[in-house]
Amino acid sequence: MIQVPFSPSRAALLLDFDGTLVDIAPTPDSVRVPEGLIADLLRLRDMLDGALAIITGRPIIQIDHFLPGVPYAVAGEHGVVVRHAPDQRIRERDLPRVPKDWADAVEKIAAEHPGVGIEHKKAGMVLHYRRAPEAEADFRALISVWPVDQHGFHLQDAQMAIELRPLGIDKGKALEELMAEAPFAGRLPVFAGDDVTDRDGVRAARRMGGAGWLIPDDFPDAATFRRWLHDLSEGRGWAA
Ligand SMILES: O=P(O)(O)OC[C@H]1O[C@H](O[C@H]2O[C@H](CO)[C@@H](O)[C@H](O)[C@H]2O)[C@H](O)[C@@H](O)[C@@H]1O
Repeated sequence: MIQVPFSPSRAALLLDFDGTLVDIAPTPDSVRVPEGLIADLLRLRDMLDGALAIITGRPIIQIDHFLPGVPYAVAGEHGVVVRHAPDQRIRERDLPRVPKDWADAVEKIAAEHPGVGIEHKKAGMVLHYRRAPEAEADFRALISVWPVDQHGFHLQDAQMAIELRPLGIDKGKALEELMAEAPFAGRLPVFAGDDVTDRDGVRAARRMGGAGWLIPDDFPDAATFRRWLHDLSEGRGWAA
């Protein structure tokens, strides 16, 4: 069993959402919050004197929907938006917007492939083809001619999706930003996730002297990770 190499009094927990706290589902709306997860997270938040955050690719409003009142802080859209405390305004960066002709062109492809989902974010968008895999080739042909970096973006392969993300924003920077403020400051970050974007979070946590783990490298799957989280919430798996 993986052990957190320090005690809860020194730790801050920063967790990814999709593929980590919830299993991957056919659409972003259809994920199911497993029974007992909210209680485990609330116990952990108490144990860590509040130092529990979610760092996700999703907009913050979706985390509020699935985990209402649970994390103390949330970094959404990979760090484009950050809410440092439950009652605080969301801090938004001034970032480029997706050109309208790009957004229109992906909607046109979506209209031709039932099941495709287009998720528009503050700075970027996700082209979901999980329910229409044949649309992937059309999306790739379209985006291959976009001068994305000139517009301040880059393209990232996600899970059965392609994401247009702003340059210079990642989960590692989001983690550092959260760790700079109470109740996280002065603690050691523990980060876990499952996707390529989570590697930045893992690296940042380790760089700061904390711990970072990935599914499936360190935990075989999300269910195993959540069982470990449950044990942590009951005081098992921490170094003294
Ligand atoms: O950083 P995360 O919390 O892991 O969020 C990453 C992206 O997750 C969502 O998309 C992925 O999960 C969906 C639900 O399981 C799935 O249907 C989709 O195929 C996946 O790509 C979310 O919709 C994105 O906005 C997040 O960036």
